[in-house]
Amino acid sequence: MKTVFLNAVKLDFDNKLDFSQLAKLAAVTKYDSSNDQDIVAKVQDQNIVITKELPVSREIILQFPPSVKLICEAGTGYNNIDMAAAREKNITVCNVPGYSTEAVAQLAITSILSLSSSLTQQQIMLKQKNYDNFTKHLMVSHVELQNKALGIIGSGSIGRQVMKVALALGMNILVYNRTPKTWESPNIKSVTLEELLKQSDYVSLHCPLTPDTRHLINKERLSLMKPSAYIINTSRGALIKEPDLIEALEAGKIAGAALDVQDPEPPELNNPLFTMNNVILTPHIGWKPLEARQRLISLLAGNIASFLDGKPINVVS
Ligand SMILES: NC(=O)C1=CN([C@@H]2O[C@H](COP(=O)(O)OP(=O)(O)OC[C@H]3O[C@@H](n4cnc5c(N)ncnc54)[C@H](OP(=O)(O)O)[C@@H]3O)[C@@H](O)[C@H]2O)C=CC1
Ligand SMILES: O=C(O)C(=O)CO
Repeated sequence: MKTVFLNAVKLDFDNKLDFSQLAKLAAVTKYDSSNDQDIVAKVQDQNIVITKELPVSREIILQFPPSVKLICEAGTGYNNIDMAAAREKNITVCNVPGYSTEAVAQLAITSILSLSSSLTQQQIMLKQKNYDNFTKHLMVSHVELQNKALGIIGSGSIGRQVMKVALALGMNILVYNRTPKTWESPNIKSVTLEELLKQSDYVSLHCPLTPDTRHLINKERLSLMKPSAYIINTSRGALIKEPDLIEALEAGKIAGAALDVQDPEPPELNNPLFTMNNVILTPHIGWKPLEARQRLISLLAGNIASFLDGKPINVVS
């Protein structure tokens, strides 16, 4: 099977990954990066196309040759691939669930811990050598997480891992999920989205980006949150209507945010989020630890092996 990886450098930026499991299954041509102008030429005569978060639009997929039978997203979110076009062309699409659950949950928890102690503000103030006014440091917000309410939107693999760690920190969990679930712990409660936003001290987003979830967090919903509450997004930037978030942060309607994902990525350089002391920005790195990336290669190889066996797994279209 001829396989092309359109943007392999995005996954193996440090050249540390072992691709041998994939190489045993297929002849893989790896390109560092690709764009709308060259994707169609690169997939000629190929059977399997691998992409990592690279937009693969309807227009591009409709030009794929009949040889292409499978598109593999080298990640969990697959909102970059036009599913309707893939279906029309009878191309199977699969993703890689679970490879970075611990890593992304770790970043969400890191964000919550950091916001709870205003680590960024303390660092900024200290680096300005503000020690002479020590009271200023003492005045910066610093709270215990124990008994605080954490709202989880999307209780799938990552959301549940965040819940597990947050429970160990003594937090109470409110969950809003598309399919309501029941929970064994008395410290976890399923609620409506509105209840979650009103009652949570921290709101963490863990649902996929779909037509239903685009701009799920907008001006109206932000206005339901407590002025002392924080929002954490490690899922997809467009879950939040970013101008509405910026307005809420500027007006002090919520206390702060930690955003691993933005809309667009990377953000425009003049985006006000860059200059807000109560905002932690990371450049979509939740998935990035080497352990998670190597796990991804194994799972990707599993996807391809199952497809070649005629029993495709992790099919999302
Ligand atoms: N920052 C990073 O580096 C990374 C980010 N991600 C992002 O994290 C997302 C979540 O990953 P993961 O937990 O593994 O995915 P899962 O599929 O395991 O979980 C997603 C959850 O979201 C729920 N959901 C779907 N639609 C809605 C909705 N409209 N309202 C409320 N809940 C909804 C699903 O509900 P149901 O039970 O009904 O299916 C499911 O429980 C990915 O889609 C991706 O965008 C993933 C990896 C790395
Ligand atoms: O796997 C994902 O969904 C990511 O966001 C990282 O590519």
